[in-house]
Amino acid sequence: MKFLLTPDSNSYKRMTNAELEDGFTIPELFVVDEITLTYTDVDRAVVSGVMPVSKTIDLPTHKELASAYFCERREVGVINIGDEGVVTVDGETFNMTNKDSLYIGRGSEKVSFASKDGSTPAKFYLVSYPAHTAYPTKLVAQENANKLALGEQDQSNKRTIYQSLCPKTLESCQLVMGITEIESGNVWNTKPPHTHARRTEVYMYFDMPSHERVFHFMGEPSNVRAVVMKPETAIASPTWSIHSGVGSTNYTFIWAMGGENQEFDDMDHLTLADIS
Ligand SMILES: O=C(O)C(=O)C[C@H](O)C(=O)CO
Ligand SMILES: [Zn+2]
Repeated sequence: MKFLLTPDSNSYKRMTNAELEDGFTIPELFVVDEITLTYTDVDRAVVSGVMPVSKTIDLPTHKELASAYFCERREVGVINIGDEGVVTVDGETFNMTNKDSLYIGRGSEKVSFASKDGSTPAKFYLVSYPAHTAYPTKLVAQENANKLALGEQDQSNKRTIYQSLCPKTLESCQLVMGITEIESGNVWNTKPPHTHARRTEVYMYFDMPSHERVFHFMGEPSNVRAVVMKPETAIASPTWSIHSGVGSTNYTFIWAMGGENQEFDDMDHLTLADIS
């Protein structure tokens, strides 16, 4: 388990680009036949990538969780960004194709991940938060997510938000998670930007060629900094930080939130005039 201790809202203003990357990003999520785990201090989110190629991989517990098994007091959101795979939760199997989501409830003792075909592996992206009660484990296929079409072609921000693990599709303690697909010929996410002091958020960018980048803007609205994001890397947004990006091409990203409430629309909206 790695640890991400995010810098505070004053320190980030004086940091070099490398220090910002170290302080806010998770640079390596998917490693062949491994599970990577990063424990963050943004609402105690644990961010993980699982890429099974030649074997089934279990979700392990860790000293920091002080629990007999990972989900003893935690819930987990899983989205598959690779080829077909299978998640097994206490003996029940869930087949997950690309961009399907799975909610795993508190109390699930044994969780494991496998690819259908290791030559075209599944890539499971996980975000977990502490949970106060047990809600049922549930699979939500991408077509069953709540869809929001946002943006305009002439603003370069045409995109579809898939709210897959959210109060409209299931019950969870604090996790709200989904996918945003930027349409071809568009590059901006979360434009205009926002903050939400009631929740923290983690973005994970993917579905773009390895040489392309997303320039992710973070920080207080009056002190915005850019972090250059490679595909399949994640960045944490503390409560005080905007989170918005522009790509060198179109791309997809997964957003996941935890905190005081689960209301997606509870945002403090900004205009670009507020940003400097
Ligand atoms: O493109 C967008 O707009 C988003 O995807 C916004 C995120 O879902 C978000 O930041 C929710 O708080
Ligand atoms: Zn947000």
